[in-house]
Amino acid sequence: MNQSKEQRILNFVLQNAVRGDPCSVLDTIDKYCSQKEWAMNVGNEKGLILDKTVEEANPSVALELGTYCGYSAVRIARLLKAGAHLLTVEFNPEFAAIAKQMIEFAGVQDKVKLLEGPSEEIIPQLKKKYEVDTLDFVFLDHWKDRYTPDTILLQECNLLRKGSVLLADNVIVPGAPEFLNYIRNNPHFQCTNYPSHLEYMKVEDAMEKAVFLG
Ligand SMILES: CNc1ncnc2c1ncn2[C@@H]1O[C@H](/C=C/CNC(=O)c2cc(-c3ccc(F)cc3)cc(O)c2O)[C@H](F)[C@H]1O
Ligand SMILES: [Mg+2]
Repeated sequence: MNQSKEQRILNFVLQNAVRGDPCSVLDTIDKYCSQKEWAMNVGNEKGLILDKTVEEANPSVALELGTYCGYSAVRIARLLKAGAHLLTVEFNPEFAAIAKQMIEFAGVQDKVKLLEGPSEEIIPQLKKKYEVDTLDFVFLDHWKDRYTPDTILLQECNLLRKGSVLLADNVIVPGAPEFLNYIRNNPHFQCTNYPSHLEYMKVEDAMEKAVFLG
């Protein structure tokens, strides 16, 4: 059976990146996906916005929705302080298996817990089953029509505290118009838009930051 694109990306990393070096893994994925096969990693340009947002939030507990191949999980985990951790949620078993190997090769496995399953099932389990009190940072990069329901679910599960930072990818392409409308008209969130470009393309995209005001 021939390989998936995601398997080819992982193989390219295993053969060309430096084990235990997260930056080398990120650069190698970006090289493959800009020169050989496009893939929906947040990429290096929007990745810098993600980096700055994570550094500013300096989270103890971070959540990512939509692991895919693990590119942004490695990107976030490499910036976490000692004792901090990232919970990343992925419901496609093939992608979860790829991401697990990517995270381990990068050497950030001690900071990342990959939770396999749908976000709508996992979010309500975070407090009791995964011993989360509140989330300091949330990266939304899964199905775009799920950004709003999952943001509402995070609030219903009391997982946000005053100052929790949400960062959403792709609010222009593929777009998350309903999420932008929801979050920008919600008095409990302070929003900031970060114009950028679609990963590996000269197409405009943007990220939206939303700080929960409590
Ligand atoms: C709904 N609950 C879920 N729970 C757990 N894992 C989930 C859930 N939903 C999806 N997943 C998991 O999260 C991932 C889904 C990412 C979706 N991302 C995109 O579609 C996306 C698309 C483009 C794009 C732009 C232009 C173009 F021409 C073509 C594509 C660019 C981007 O940066 C994206 O992020 C994964 F695949 C899925 O299993
Ligand atoms: Mg994305």
